[in-house]
Amino acid sequence: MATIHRATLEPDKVTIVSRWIADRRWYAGTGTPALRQLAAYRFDDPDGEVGLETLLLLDESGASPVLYQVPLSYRGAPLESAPERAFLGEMQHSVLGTRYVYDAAYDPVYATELLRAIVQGGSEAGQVVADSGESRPSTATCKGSGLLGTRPRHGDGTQHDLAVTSARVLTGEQSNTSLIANVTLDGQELQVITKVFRVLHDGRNPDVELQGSLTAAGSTRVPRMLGWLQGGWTDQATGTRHTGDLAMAQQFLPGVQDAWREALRAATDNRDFTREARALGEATADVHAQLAAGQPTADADAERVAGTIAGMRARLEEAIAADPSVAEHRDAVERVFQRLESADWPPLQRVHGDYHLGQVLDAPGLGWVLLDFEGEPLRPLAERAEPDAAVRDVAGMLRSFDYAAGSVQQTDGLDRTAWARDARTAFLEGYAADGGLSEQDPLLRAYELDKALYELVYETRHRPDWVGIPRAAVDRLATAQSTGDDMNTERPQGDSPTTTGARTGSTASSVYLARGGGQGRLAAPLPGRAAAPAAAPAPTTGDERADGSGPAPSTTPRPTCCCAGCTAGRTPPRGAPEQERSDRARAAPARRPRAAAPGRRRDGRPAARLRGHLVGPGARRRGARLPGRDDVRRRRRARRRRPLPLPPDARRDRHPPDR
Ligand SMILES: Nc1ncnc2c1ncn2[C@@H]1O[C@H](COP(=O)(O)OP(=O)(O)O)[C@@H](O)[C@H]1O
Ligand SMILES: O=P(O)(O)O[C@H]1O[C@H](CO)[C@@H](O[C@H]2O[C@H](CO)[C@@H](O)[C@H](O)[C@H]2O)[C@H](O)[C@H]1O
Repeated sequence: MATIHRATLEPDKVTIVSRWIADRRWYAGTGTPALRQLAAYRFDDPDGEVGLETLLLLDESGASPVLYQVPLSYRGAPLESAPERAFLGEMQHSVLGTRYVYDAAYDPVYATELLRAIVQGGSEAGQVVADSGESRPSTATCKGSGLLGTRPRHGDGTQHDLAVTSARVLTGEQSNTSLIANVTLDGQELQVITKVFRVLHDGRNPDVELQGSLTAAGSTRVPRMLGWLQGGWTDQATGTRHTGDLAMAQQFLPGVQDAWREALRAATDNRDFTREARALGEATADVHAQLAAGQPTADADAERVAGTIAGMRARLEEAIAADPSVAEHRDAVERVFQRLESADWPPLQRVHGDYHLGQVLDAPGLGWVLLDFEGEPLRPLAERAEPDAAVRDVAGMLRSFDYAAGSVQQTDGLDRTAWARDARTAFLEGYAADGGLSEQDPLLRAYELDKALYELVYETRHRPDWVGIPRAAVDRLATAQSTGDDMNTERPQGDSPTTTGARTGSTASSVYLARGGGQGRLAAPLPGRAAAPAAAPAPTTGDERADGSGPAPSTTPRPTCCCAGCTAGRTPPRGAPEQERSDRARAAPARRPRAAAPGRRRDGRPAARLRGHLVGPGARRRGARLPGRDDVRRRRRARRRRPLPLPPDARRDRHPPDR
């Protein structure tokens, strides 16, 4: 039971969050936040010392409102282990005195209580007002799923035993916030990653839904899901009740590399990547077969095909708005999309939806393991949850090989056109072992072009330094479409865009060179000499540090106390250092393995073997980080950062009473 006080707060919570949120990696807005609190829920600190409150805040500063989940922890003394960016500021509480407000992701007490709610099927804390003893209903609710795949033990009066021995936050290019914890669960030691969704949507989050169903079906192509937390809240302004996923927990695979890092190293060294790419194609086909078997499918009827084409056309218009020069390709792109009307569509199915090299891990003993089924962040959630052509994912991964080459071109001036071509070919061979999917496939062509257009918009918004990579791809793909060129073909520098170059060998040319110059475009290398990087790589922020997981103190259950402000005898927990996450690709769209029988590949081989998940020792190693969305945003925000003026009535918050 959380004890709340009738108190005044200065500044109030929304103000304190408003001053801090704009610089968060996961904040999607670009201007001054305009936050409105929709609801909140709390967890209990068993020690009764730390206030744990999660605010659901609607940001109405942009064209469409975005709902954020902001867990806060309120402490009576500074949390020494928290990094500066996790500190939101001090709040004067008229009953409890100074409260130190933190991003709760960095508070080990929150990490423990969140995970406990997930695996034990817990709910939000009840609330009681201190002076009257009256109970106060929570404006938001939450409910954990319980540990997936095990029978809840509620019946016999026992719970899954959970002790969190240390927790840390994963940092880097993340759309959400992930906490990595060393836990003992029912006597077994393991590492768990708990992802707190930052942007909330009404409805199931595909990440939870798909990884949950893959785990339940015994797939080893995703880390084992442990459970999730669902929430309910009401928009008081409209009276509408919403439910959505708040967080999910899964087994953390330590010491693994993601495919983006591996591919980037291989591309830099011009090392063959075809074996890995082929295996990645096979893994992708496995997951598509598993999703087709476990989730609803739909016929690609005229209405759905028309809807898909309409979505692609809308994307084209967005890309033109982001870069008006794309308009020169409008007719060519339109022809590619039109061919979809008469194409041979497979049944539609659930797909990954944002598939790229940064979304797959090379797990020892498991092979390629897929992550982050949330779909493209720029697409509405309802659209992402629709059955789609599996070729969307294939196209996404093809683009990602192109990105790896483009990135090497951009940072080192090295032409890796041939490297990307070979990797793409091998990936397709692995995916369609019967050779049944070629780059000429009308669906694949359209989806790849669509993805490149998406990337152009994405990079314009988030990483302008990278925009030359998709821009060059749109040029190339659109032109290849109109001339019937092989899209895998490199084009010697200086040739007209319609000239097809040799398919082998590396030249000073590169298909990754965007036309023209200008900000964000790739510099063309001078013949025989490496190009200066168009954008200096951001300083390396370090790997996910092997020593970065200093243990937090034991957070074993403590006696419940209603005195929320009491700090007596309590040493602030230490630990929770952060991890560095790789700069990831966030990509898109694939093709459904044709008529694969459930559990079988299209060539009739078994789709996936059931294997136990291994958790090996050791820390993950990471290479130098590339300039990412973080860097671009940091620069952008540094330019516009200024203190937010406090509205006169924001100085005091009489409602609601608080701990
Ligand atoms: N189960 C896991 N085991 C190991 N690393 C993981 C796991 N889940 C996520 N990661 C790491 O965290 C990163 C972010 O995860 P992701 O699910 O893509 O988060 P987001 O939705 O915030 O982008 C991944 O790129 C990967 O490096
Ligand atoms: O991972 P997310 O779901 O957030 O995906 C978004 O961000 C990606 C970048 O982090 C972006 O991916 C693009 O860049 C990658 C290299 O960083 C590259 O490998 C991908 O192919 C490319 O699409 C993704 O598109 C976006 O949705």
